[in-house]
Amino acid sequence: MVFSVPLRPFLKRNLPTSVWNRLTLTIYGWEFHEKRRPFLQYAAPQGNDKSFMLAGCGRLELWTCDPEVTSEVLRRPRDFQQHDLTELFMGIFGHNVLTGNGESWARQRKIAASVINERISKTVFDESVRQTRGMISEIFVARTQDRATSASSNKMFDMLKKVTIHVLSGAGLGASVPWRNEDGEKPRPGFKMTYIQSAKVVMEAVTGPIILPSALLTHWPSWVPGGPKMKQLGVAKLEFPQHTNTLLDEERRRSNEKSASRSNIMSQMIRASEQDRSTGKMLSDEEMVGNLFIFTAAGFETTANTLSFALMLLARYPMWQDWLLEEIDEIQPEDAEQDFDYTSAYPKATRIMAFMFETLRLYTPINHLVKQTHEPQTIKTSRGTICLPPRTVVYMNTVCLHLGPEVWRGINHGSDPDFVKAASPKHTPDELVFRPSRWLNPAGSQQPLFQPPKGSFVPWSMGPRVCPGQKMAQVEFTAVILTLLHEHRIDPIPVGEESREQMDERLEAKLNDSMSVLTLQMNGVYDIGEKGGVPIRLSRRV
Ligand code: HEM
Repeated sequence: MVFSVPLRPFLKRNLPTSVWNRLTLTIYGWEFHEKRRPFLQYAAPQGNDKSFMLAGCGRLELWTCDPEVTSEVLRRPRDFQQHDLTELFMGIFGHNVLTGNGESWARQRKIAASVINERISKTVFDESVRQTRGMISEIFVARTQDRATSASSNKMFDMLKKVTIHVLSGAGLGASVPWRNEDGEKPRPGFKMTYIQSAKVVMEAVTGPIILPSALLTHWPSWVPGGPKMKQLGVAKLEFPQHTNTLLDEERRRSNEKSASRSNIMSQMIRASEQDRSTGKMLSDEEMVGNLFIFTAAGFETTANTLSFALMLLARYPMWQDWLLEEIDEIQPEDAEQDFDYTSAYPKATRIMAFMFETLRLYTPINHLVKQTHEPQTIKTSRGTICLPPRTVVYMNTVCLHLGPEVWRGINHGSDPDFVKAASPKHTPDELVFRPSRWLNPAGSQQPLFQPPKGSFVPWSMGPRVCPGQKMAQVEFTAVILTLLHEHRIDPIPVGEESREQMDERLEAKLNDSMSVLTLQMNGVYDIGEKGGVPIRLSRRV
C-alpha cells in the first residue's frame, strides 16, 4: 500500500494500458487520477455505473459512487464500522472518537460534538484573522523593493499550513501563538521541541512512519537517507503527548481556579467530560489525549489543503476572484481600521461559502470514506439490493460522488456572472468545470445555497459520524479569505515570457498534479527552497 504510491508514474509509463487500467485500482489514491473512468468502463456494462466489487488477494471490496448507497452506509455506523487501519494510524496516542465503534464511540462522540460550539467559532474566526494578518505582514516585510503596493512569495502554501496549525493550537488548546514568534520560541525546559514543532512533525507523518516505535525512530541511523527526519519524528512522537498532557494539566488548573471561563476545544472538552462524571461516561486521561490529538490530526491537513487549493484557484481564475471581491467589499467592517467580526461578517459570506464548497467538490481532501462489515449486510437502493458478506470493505468514492452529472450538471446557471458564458470551455462537461455560482440558489429561495441530494456531497461525510469540525473549517476558511482579499488581490507570477494562457495551463497542471496521501494535496507547492514552487503575488487593492 505504501510503496505502490510513489511507483504509480513508473508503472503507468511501463505497463500495457489494459493492465495498468486495472492495476491502478489497487493503488492507494486512484480516485482523483481516474475519476469516473473505472465506473464507466467496468461497472456500466454490467448495468450499474455506480458500484462495482473488487475481488483481489485481500478482502472483498465494494467501490461505490452511488449517493443512495453512500447515505445508507453512513446512516448505519453500527453495521458499517471504522476500518481496522484507522485504529492503527489514528489511535497512536490513545483511543478517540475517530477510531471508536459502538458504545465507546457514542460516549466519546457526545462529548466531542458538544465542544465545537458558537463560542469556539468566534475564537476560531478571530484567531484565523490574526494569523492571516501575520502571514500578510511577513510577505510584505520579506520583500522590500515594492513593498508599498505588492509583494510576492513562493511560500504562501506553507504559510497557510502555519495559519492552520496556529489556529488549531490557539482555538484547540488555548495555546495561542503569535505569527512571528514561533521561530524564536524556545522549547519548554526538558523538551527538545515546542508544542507547535512537535505537532507539525507528527501530523505530517501521520499516514506513514508514525506507526514505528519511538525507540526505533530516535535511534534511526543518520547515514540512511531520510535519517535526520526519522530521528526528528522520534522526538516529536515522544514529546507531542507530553506537551498535550502539560497543556491539559494547566487547563485543568485554570478551570479549578474558576478564573475567566475560556473557550477553546480543550477547556470545553474538560467541562463536557466532567459533566459526565456522575454517569461514569467521562473521558479517561488516555482518551482525552487521544481526542485532542485527533482534533488536531483531523483538522490540520484537511483544512490546510483546502485553503491551498483555494489559493491556487484564486490565482488561476481572476474573474472568480472579482466575483468574490464584490461580496467582500459589501461585508466591509463599519470602521475600516477594525478587523472583521464573526457575528456580523460570517453569515453574509455566501459567495465565500460557495467558493469553499466548489473547491471541496472538485478537490475533496478525503478521496474515499471507508467502512467495513463484520456481519452480512444488505443495502437496498432504487437500483436493486446489494448483499455483502462479513469482512467486506466499502469504499465510497467521494471524487466521483462529487462529479455525478445527474446532480451537478447545469445547476443554477441563472446565478452565473456574465463572464461564465464567454469563459466556459465549450467541450468540458459542466460538472468538471470550476463554477462556484452553481451553489447559489435564485434570489428569494428559502435556502441561499444549493442543498445537494443526500449522499452526493460528502466532503465532511454525513450521518451520525459527520465531521464535528465542519463548522470550524467553514469559519476558518471564511476568515482567511476575507482577510486575504480585503485589501489585496492574489495573482500568479509569470515564468519568463509566459502569456496569461500559458500561465493558466501551468496552474491547471499544478491543480491536476495532486496526490492523495492522507488527504489530497498538490505536489511541489510545500517545503520548496528559495526558488521554484508557485510564487504568488499579493497586490494592495486601491
Ligand atoms: C475542510 C476541513 C475538513 C474536512 C474536509 C474533514 C473531513 C472529515 C471526514 C470526511 C470525516 C469522516 C471520516 C471517517 O468517517 O472516516 C471527518 C471526521 C472527523 N473530523 Fe473532520 N474534516 C475537516 C476539518 C475538521 C476539523 C477542523 C476538525 C476539528 C478540529 C475535525 C475533526 C474531526 C473528527 C474528530 C472526526 C471524527 C468524527 C467521528 O468519527 O465521529 N475535522 N472529517
